[in-house]
Amino acid sequence: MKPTISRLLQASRVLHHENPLGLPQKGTIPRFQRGLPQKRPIRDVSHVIAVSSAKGGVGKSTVAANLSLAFARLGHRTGILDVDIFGPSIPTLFSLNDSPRLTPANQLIPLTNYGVKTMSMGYLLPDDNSSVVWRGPMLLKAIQQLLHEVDWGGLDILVLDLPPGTGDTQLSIAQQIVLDGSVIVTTPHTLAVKDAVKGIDMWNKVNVPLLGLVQNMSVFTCPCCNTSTSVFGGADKIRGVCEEHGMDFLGDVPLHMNIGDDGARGKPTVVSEPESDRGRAFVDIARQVGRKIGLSQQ
Ligand SMILES: Nc1ncnc2c1ncn2[C@@H]1O[C@H](COP(=O)(O)OP(=O)(O)OP(=O)(O)O)[C@@H](O)[C@H]1O
Repeated sequence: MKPTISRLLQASRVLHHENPLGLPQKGTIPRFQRGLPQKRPIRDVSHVIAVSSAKGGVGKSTVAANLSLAFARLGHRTGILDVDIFGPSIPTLFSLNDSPRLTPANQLIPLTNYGVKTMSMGYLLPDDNSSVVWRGPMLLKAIQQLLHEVDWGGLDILVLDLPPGTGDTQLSIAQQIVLDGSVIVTTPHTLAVKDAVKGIDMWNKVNVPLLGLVQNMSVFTCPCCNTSTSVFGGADKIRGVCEEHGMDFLGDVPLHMNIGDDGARGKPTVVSEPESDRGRAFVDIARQVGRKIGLSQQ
């Protein structure tokens, strides 16, 4: 049945005027918090950041993995939690696929590689090709367990690798844990930037601080002729978004074949080629984020 204009108008009134997220109003319990667990810190973890973007495929997992490895390289006890239940990438990026063991208290024990503790839905699936086909409530239950039923054993920082979008996962994370802030990843392509702005709006709506924006896959430098090309358009757009939203521009990660290859073979750039320009770009972004959230300098 086609929606009538009056139905559409009604729907748009709900979207624009009736506080559809149930955001806090004076003297009320926000709708999105009713019946949900209370917000509480992740046990034994000092700082938590989310790496996000509303757009898929812009490099969130690549940036999240390399940031976590950069934090470890800077001497911090680091973990990464893959909260992308339907498309986990951390097992491949860290070259890990064992089933995690449980503590006597039934907490999942993270798998470690390159000095970073990791946890992912991918470790709990029967094999690499298995998909997760769940409705919302199952998803929310899994996220709650990943957030609160992992024995991290003491971390200075936990990096969350988020799925694309501004939906169930992002909202339930914002409701359930205390986040130091979110790092937004985007390419300079107009479609990605539009979605990045939606992501910024979402974090503002749920009162999570924005730590800054990482521009990924902006410039490709030809290895044969050394010509640099802005593959997805000029970088000015991103700086404009940062200015408009009062956010810091955290850094620029080039489009480079090795970054993709390093990830595919399970040895991300910060481990494979830490002294390359791209390796240093990730470490520099980690330093800035660390400073912003008060991670003690090593
Ligand atoms: N700077 C880069 N240079 C070259 N390839 C890159 C770069 N960043 C990411 N990639 C590649 O782009 C693809 C998408 O990256 P990635 O999986 O990290 O994105 P994502 O945003 O996490 O995706 P999804 O939305 O599906 O979770 C991967 O093949 C990755 O290796």
